[in-house]
Amino acid sequence: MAKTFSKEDVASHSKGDSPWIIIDEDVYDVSKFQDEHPVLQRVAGKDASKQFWKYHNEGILKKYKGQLQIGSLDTKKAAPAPPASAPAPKKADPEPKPTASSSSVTPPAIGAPQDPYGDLIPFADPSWYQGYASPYFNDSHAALRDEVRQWVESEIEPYVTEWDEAKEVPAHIYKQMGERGYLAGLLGTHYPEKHTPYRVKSVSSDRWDLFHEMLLTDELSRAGSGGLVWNLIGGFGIGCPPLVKFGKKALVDRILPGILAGEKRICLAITEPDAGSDVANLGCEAKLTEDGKHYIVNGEKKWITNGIYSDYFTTAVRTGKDGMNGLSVLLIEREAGGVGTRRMDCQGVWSSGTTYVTFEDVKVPVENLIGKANQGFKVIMTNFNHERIGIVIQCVRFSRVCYEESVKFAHKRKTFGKRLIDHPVIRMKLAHMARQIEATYNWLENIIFQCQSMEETEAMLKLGGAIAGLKAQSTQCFEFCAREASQIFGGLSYSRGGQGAKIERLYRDVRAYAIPGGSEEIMLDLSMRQSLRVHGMFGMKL
Ligand code: HEM
Repeated sequence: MAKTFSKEDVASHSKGDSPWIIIDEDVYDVSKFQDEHPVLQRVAGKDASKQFWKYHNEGILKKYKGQLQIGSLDTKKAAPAPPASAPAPKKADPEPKPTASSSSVTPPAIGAPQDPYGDLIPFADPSWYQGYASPYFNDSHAALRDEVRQWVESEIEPYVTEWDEAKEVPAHIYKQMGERGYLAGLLGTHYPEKHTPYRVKSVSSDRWDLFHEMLLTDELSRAGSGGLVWNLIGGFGIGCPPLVKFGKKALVDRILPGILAGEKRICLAITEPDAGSDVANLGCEAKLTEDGKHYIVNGEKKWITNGIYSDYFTTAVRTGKDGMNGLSVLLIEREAGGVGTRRMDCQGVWSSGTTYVTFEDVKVPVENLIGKANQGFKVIMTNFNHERIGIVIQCVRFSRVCYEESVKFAHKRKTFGKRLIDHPVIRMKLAHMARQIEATYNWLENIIFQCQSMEETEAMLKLGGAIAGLKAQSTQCFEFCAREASQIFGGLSYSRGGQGAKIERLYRDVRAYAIPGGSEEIMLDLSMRQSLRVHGMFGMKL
């Protein structure tokens, strides 16, 4: 049983080597912390809840509770049980319950609302989290949401600022992505059971769909760090699908199990110092040897996410003439030799490992060709929809994080005698954030549903334009929300760390979303050109 103390017990620790304080009726021994936090001496022996919540957010308690809490006040009551009639908003359950497979249980009717979940701040979560009906989400999505949120809130979010500053995410977190079955679920295809023994605990693989994939990325993004999300899924999410969809069976069978287990890492190497969104102009060359058994690769790739950690590089190379019909995609293995990687210093996504890659006479077996020779453009294009949708999911959640942090902060910070939330100008900022978030998210849900209802080549053709437009919409929404949140947080989002840490970091991450995967300008133009072309084929009348 947890220890209990009276207020007098705590008061007796107001001086000396072992100061105690009270926060929300829990008792903390802060002696190990007082050297780096001398202000604690002022409140030693007292209830410091009010001061604590003025200067910190929940993340700090989550991070330090385990080390510093020694018990609770004897007056603290156990949390009341929820009323039987109305289900209380749920926080993540420690142990998510597996949902049965579709073969053994009839899922609830389509559109039936799920129990309310999370903090219930309006627009801070998708509406189906807050008790509103949805045609897309069922009990298996609710179970996954719980499972991922629990993991992110306990093992990731409290440490994200530390990791971002160190420009590194601990390797065991990536390994867990494999062991929890998440990497396998992020491929934009059916769940690849054959190549991995790992399964997602709360959803059977026969029920896995694109909405599970979406919500996995969404919940990871709640940690509020593009660097974290790109570290965990940035290379894999765009580098692995081409291997799975277009790689030769022997190659896939050999390397996919290690990748899905989180033991080996893969990235996508397309962009070069001189060619980005205009992929048809890529110059990294691959020459076939005279015996036709190998390609010799020479060239450079720039801004490659996860490159420094990667064992495999899904690489766009020039095997033929200029333009899009001379491109191929090769799976280059680091252990072949001749692959150089160095970390690049960038404005944002610090912990993602943005890399400059050099290939010098790298010998690659022809068996590592992904797709057909000189038809790599199709492989690259097919990949773009999945990549862009991933970017959109992250941008919408990052926008929500900016909004949610702002709503919470606006309820505690006072200026001119009023809380920020009581100033109309602040409510106006929040309203503009919310309307953009909801518009973007609802378009996203519709696109996910369309993707799920179509075969991939059809989706590439029919949805390419809309997805490009949505990508631009989402990055502009994110940029707007990061800016407005920064204005609301003021100086706290100008300095790094502390209460404004997420906002300061996300503000720096914006360009990492607005530029790669097709810049906003190219996306908007493509959205019209592609949609008009496709609808012309459908018989559009002008
Ligand atoms: C368990 C108790 C506490 C812990 C673990 C703790 C931890 C921290 C940490 C890690 C920071 C660095 C900034 C951040 O990451 O948020 C910080 C900042 C700060 N803390 Fe605490 N703290 C505690 C209690 C208190 C109390 C009781 C007070 C006030 C009497 C206080 C006042 C402050 C102030 C003024 C800052 C600087 C805020 C800023 O830069 O805006 N802390 N604290």
